[in-house]
Amino acid sequence: MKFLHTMLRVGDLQRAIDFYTQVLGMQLLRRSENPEYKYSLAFLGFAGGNPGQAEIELTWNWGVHDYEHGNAYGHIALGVPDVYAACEKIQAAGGKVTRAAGPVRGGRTVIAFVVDPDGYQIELVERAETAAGQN
Ligand SMILES: C[C@@H](O)C(=O)SC[C@H](NC(=O)CC[C@H](N)C(=O)O)C(=O)NCC(=O)O
Ligand code: NI
Repeated sequence: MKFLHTMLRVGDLQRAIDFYTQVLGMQLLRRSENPEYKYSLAFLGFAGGNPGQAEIELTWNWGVHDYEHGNAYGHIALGVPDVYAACEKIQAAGGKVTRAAGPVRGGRTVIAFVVDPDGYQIELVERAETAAGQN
């Protein structure tokens, strides 16, 4: 079995695509429309997406512009070689850091959290092997 994607429902598909591409640096891999069931999809990821990398599937239900996340959703994690530098780059691109870079509480791994336009938290985890050309 292989991990393919995580699906997030968003209130504005282009706003979300702009965030994941322009702020987080993902590629827009493909889009589709389903007029019968009135929704649109956008798949985004790094390095071409599946099968080598998992993807994010953004779902927009036509006419629906916001969702309640409740208290269940946690985060999606992205590996980066330098969390401090990634936070600076994200902030410079207009992104919001909700937990500053630093060692995880009670541990040593450097993490940070940013939030997407729909309020989904995204964790940045420092992993040397994710440096350019190594993923
Ligand atoms: C392409 C594949 O990865 C999908 O996830 S599409 C699956 C399809 N999605 C939707 O219908 C999205 C809109 C829906 N209103 C929602 O908000 O989830 C799906 O779930 N189909 C159900 C089925 O039984 O086919
Ligand atoms: Ni799906």
